[in-house]
Amino acid sequence: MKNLFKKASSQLQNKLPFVLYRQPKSGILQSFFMPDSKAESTKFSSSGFCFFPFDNTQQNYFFDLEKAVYEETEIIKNELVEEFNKSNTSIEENEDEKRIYIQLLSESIYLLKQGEYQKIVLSRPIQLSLKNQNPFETFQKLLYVYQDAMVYIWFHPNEGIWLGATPETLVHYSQSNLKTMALAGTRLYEAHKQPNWSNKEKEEQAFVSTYIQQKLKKYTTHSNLSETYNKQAGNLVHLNTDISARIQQKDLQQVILDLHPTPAVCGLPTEKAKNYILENEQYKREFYAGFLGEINLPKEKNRSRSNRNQETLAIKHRRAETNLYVNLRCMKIKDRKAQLFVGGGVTASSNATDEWKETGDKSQTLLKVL
Ligand SMILES: C=C(O[C@H]1C=CC=C(C(=O)O)[C@@H]1O)C(=O)O
Repeated sequence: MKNLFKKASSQLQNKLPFVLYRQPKSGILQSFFMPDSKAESTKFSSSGFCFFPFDNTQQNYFFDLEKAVYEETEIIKNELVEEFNKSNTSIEENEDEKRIYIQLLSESIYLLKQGEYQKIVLSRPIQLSLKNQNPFETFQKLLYVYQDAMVYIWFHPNEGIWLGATPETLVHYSQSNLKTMALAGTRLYEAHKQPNWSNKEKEEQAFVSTYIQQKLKKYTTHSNLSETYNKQAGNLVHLNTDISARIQQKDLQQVILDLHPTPAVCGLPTEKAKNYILENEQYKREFYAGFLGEINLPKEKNRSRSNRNQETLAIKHRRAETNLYVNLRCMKIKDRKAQLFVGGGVTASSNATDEWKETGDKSQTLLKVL
């Protein structure tokens, strides 16, 4: 593992693109190292790693497996990081930022009450100066703390370093089986205590479920929904419904582009909420609330334990999988400054101060490791 981080550090120094990532509950660190810094857009017919912005009309990136050096490395947990203080980190509230965000929330709630929108997901950036922190150390801490999340560090010289630990799947696809999720509603996690979800939270999550089912109807006659359950994500808990359906490979690209952005990160009606967000949020989301992950990546079937002894495993071309995640609980690092991105779903029954507080709670996911 140490060699992998050394390699990634020198890739970063040489300003060459790369990504290291670990999928939820996996013990394997996957990596793509690119030989040059060309900015290529995603080819859904190829295999590789994609990185999409919230606003799909903007540049997306694709690390093509054919051109990349791809490696899988076993994670040795006690090599990850020495103990560190995992307690909550408080940052001083910036009164101006708070006032401006609360104003935007209040205006949006007004429009929602008028019935112009059903839901709008608003967000804000949080800027921090970093105390000489090595981004790979931050990444290792994320790996250590968030075993159930998709944890990644991605770099392209055009965009800087992005890091995240997202709990949300956009699409898992393998052999005609598509899995996705409707995740929304947020409370602070309290051990042994069931959150008492309000109607506002139930409604904002139901919007996501209904939207996904409707989108899938174009491609399949039937989709399966799990019970809605509590899904823990670090210090938070969300409402979630797992959704699955049989989808033909030829439709996969269109399904992905139809699902994004779901009302978990955008709102309803989708286009109207998206335009509202782009016009009214006072900053650019860039890749926050976009999606990232593997497209058609060949997977080794029944990889045996004994094969895993070497640090680096060669991949064998067999069945391919697509594993995409919504880019939440993420940050961008540029010039020793970090920008965290946090948001939340707003409906007619929202309260502006509560929504402000929720974004503060969400920022703890990353503040804990900085
Ligand atoms: C938009 C975010 O979270 C989404 C996912 C889960 C719960 C959410 C909520 O309760 O509003 C959001 O829809 C974010 O973390 O920035």
